[in-house]
Amino acid sequence: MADDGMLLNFSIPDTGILARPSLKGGNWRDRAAAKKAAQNWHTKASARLTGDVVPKAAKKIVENATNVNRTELGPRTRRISKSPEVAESGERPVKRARVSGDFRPNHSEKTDASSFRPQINPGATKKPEERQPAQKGGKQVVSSLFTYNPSSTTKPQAPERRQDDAPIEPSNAPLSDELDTFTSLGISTILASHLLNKMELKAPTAIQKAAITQLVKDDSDAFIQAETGSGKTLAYLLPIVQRLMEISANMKKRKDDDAVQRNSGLFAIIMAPTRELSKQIALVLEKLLGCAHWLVATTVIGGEKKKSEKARLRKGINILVATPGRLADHLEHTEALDVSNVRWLVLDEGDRLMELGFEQEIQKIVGALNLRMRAKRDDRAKIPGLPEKRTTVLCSATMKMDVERLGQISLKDAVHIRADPSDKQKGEGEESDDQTFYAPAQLKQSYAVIAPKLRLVSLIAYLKRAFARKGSVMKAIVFVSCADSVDFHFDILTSELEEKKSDVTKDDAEKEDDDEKKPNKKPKIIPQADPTKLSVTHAESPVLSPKSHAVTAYRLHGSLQQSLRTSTLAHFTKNKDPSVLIATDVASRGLDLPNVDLVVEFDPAFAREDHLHRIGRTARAGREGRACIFLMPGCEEGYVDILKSDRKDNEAGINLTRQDADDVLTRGLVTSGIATKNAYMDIAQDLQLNVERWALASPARLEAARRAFQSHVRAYATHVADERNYFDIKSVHLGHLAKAFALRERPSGMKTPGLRTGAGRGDRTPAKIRGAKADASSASKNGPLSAKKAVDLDIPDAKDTEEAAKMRKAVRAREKFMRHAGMADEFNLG
Ligand SMILES: Nc1ncnc2c1ncn2[C@@H]1O[C@H](COP(=O)(O)OP(=O)(O)OP(=O)(O)O)[C@@H](O)[C@H]1O
Repeated sequence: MADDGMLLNFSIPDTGILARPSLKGGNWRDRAAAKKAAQNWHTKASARLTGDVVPKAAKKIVENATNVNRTELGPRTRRISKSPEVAESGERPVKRARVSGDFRPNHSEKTDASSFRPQINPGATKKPEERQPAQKGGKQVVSSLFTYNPSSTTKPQAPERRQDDAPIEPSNAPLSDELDTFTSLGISTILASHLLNKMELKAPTAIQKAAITQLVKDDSDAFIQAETGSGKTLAYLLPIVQRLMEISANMKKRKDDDAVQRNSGLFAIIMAPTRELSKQIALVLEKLLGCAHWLVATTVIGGEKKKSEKARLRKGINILVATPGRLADHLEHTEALDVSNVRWLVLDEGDRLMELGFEQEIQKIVGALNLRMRAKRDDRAKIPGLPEKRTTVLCSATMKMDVERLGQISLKDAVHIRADPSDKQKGEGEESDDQTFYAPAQLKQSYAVIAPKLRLVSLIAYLKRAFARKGSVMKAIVFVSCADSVDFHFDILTSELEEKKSDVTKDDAEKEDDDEKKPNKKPKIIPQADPTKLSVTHAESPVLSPKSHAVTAYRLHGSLQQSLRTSTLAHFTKNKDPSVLIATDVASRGLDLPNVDLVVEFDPAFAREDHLHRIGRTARAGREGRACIFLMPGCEEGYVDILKSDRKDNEAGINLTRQDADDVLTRGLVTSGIATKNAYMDIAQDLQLNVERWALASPARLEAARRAFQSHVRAYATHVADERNYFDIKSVHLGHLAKAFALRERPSGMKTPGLRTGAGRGDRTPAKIRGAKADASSASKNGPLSAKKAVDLDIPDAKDTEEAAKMRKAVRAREKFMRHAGMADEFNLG
């Protein structure tokens, strides 16, 4: 918790608002003095709203009796810590009676009368605290949104420099020089005209120019490094298809055979870390092969039926797109898979392949390819023009240590291909830029500094504003930290929240809240879909849809069944109307979702690279795009330095703007009348109350909200070690944060049925979530976590015995690796 010297998550006895501290330990003199002082302190507590100093003796004993290392989420957690000021002065800060359910008043705002708006929260005008019994015997707190919020530590005195109006040259666009054509790079006219006429691709991008030139003429291994949205997929696919078309044409000329056919052999394998990415690559390949229909491609990926994959492999395949786990499985168990003719092996998203711990599988696959290629060397003559050696291509945004390791496993004397020629010209001794990875230059970035309590209403306001005018934003992606949070936010956005009129009077609001607080009054039940049902992955969002048009909300995370994930992405891709996808990092890598105009990082990514991949879902291939990240006031604001390092030219702030909660709420919520100062407050407060009532109206929703909150807190603690100074869970006010999950109860008393303790982020009972038979059997044999991993990490079903055991071992190694590296992976989250 923040070291502000206040008590956090104190479990206060029902007998009164201020409990007497239990005085134990120390010698009798200390105890007697402390008891006396505490009596004094208590009788005057109500009059001490302006503050008092805790007597030294009481402080000493309370400190002795308190274990500062207790975790905040424990049911009876209490913690006393010192703020830096307190530590310096040696005095405890003033204690106040809590007002309006704030667990930890912010001292910087004590004197700010304008920020305290009791008229907004009826509860605050009447009593210092409003509590009512929760459904299961806990306490509820209805607090105002606008009191005791922490203030920004970096609020600029003068308005920050706004974005430069001068257009910025896109860094990932197709080349505009007339000489830069696909044919000039060695691509045949048939293929080039197919690109132009059927795929509307006129000119290559910089990375395509560099990669195609190299790979069509040379059989050397290659390492392709380029930023997001720069067309890396075609950079490796085009040369492969070009070479296969040449081989086929040669065969025809020599009249050895008609041409290459599906049973001529498997010539190329493309490996990608996730199923979504594999399917996407296969889709691009399919379009490309429209001009070479005799070449056949297919995918083998986890989550699909192995039997039908085997049948396709038996019929004959020329190009295979695969996830490593499933490919390794087929290599071992599918006789029909003959890899002796494979001459191109592509490892896409190499850094991710390594992060997910696929090293062993890749080693196994490369070993098998080498072995079978050698064994069949004599048969080579059968396919004229087939290269003698295999070319391995590794694609990655960065050249990190683990990518180097992957290079050692798979590459030999590789050529390093980069888009920017200036990067290649670095002389000896000059600092290499290999480690760095930048956002597209044309991407407009902003950050919103939003206090924890205001996060949910601010997200809604931000999205409302984004979709207010049809055509301004057509597609947006909102990234959150874990699957439970995806489900929670999806449910809110797609529910009919009871919208109250913004001109509701203070008296009305007070009356309604008073009614709600009456112990016997049951909350109104609004029939809604069961939020635990995951079969619905898209629905209209009443709260985001303006009168003129509808906005559709989607959800995506790794706990959804594969078929649902695929159909959800396909639906989102095809949807031509405004839509928003709420997703975990499962959507952050490599996915090419067309026309995404806006990316919102509602929860910051767990590492800078993930952040760059997330924002890279927009501003692709030279198009414009916007990205906004939500940061909480305090140490999270330090993350702005990371945002400033996103751009290559490093002109700090040139494409980076700041917004504050009042900006976001005013623009998003005050849609009619004059936007007077603070006009947004009543509307935001109403919205928050509606959301809280919505959650209270159904036990399933309340449980989902608690689970989302708890999973989010766990996920928060897993930011990479280098960035934990920005994302320090101890500095987060959990009580305030809970409000952004529509919760009125204190985090310390929260119990969530179904949430497994210590099992990682966003975990739930997998059988309940997916209902898949295989998962259930896996869960019973190996525990719920391995069932979840089995589905998400493309490992075979548990019934695949020996292979499954090996894969589970690999999964454990992956988990260990992630833990050691302090990393979060989407599969834990999803
Ligand atoms: N030469 C080109 N001209 C115009 N658009 C292109 C060209 N090449 C690729 N694109 C488009 O650019 C988009 C991004 O391509 P791709 O997915 O291959 O990028 P990427 O570099 O792999 O990105 P990421 O690193 O995010 O995976 C796709 O929509 C693709 O159709």
